[in-house]
Amino acid sequence: MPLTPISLPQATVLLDTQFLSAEAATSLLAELSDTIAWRHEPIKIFGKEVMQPRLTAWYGDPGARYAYSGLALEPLPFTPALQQLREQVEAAANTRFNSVLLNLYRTGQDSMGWHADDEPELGPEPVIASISLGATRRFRMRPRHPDRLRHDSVALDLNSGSLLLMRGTTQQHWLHAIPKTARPTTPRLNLTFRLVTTA
Ligand SMILES: O=C(O)CCC(=O)C(=O)O
Ligand SMILES: [Fe+2]
Repeated sequence: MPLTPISLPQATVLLDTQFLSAEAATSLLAELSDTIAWRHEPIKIFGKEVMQPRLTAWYGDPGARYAYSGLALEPLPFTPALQQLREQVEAAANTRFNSVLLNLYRTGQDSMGWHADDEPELGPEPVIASISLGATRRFRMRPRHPDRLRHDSVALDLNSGSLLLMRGTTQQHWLHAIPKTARPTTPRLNLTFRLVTTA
């Protein structure tokens, strides 16, 4: 399946729902669930520390440091499984990545709030390549400046094995989130490959 453009103003978003075969996605989910050094980190929201509603991990090349919502994350070295996936994703996205942020949504109560991937170390027009494994969860996008860009929020169901690419000015004009769901759901693992400026 090819990467298919999602038509949105001021954004470049492409989705391949069958980037990985179902079998490859299932075995990668099992391998990463067991081998990734998952952490449950606090995050500062309006000066108050709260636990993130998901598990996270950060892997990258040496020096690919990243300050994520007030957390300075020193990356762990790529594992063989992550390195193999990086090469596949780089070929599809036609770009280089030096790091990957992993999120594990254990249940429907795990989530990610509205944000843009706009940290300075990503540069003005970052390419973000997102792989989803496990349960299908709804990915939402909405304009960052609704007074300037009038558009309804958009929902994309990200299935196991899918590749979502965000590039160009997407992060400047749009926010995205993974809302909680009341539907019973098995775990979902998401990987976002990024190119960060190295120290
Ligand atoms: O889990 C997802 O699909 C989104 C993850 C995300 O937005 C991020 O890691 O910045
Ligand atoms: Fe994000």
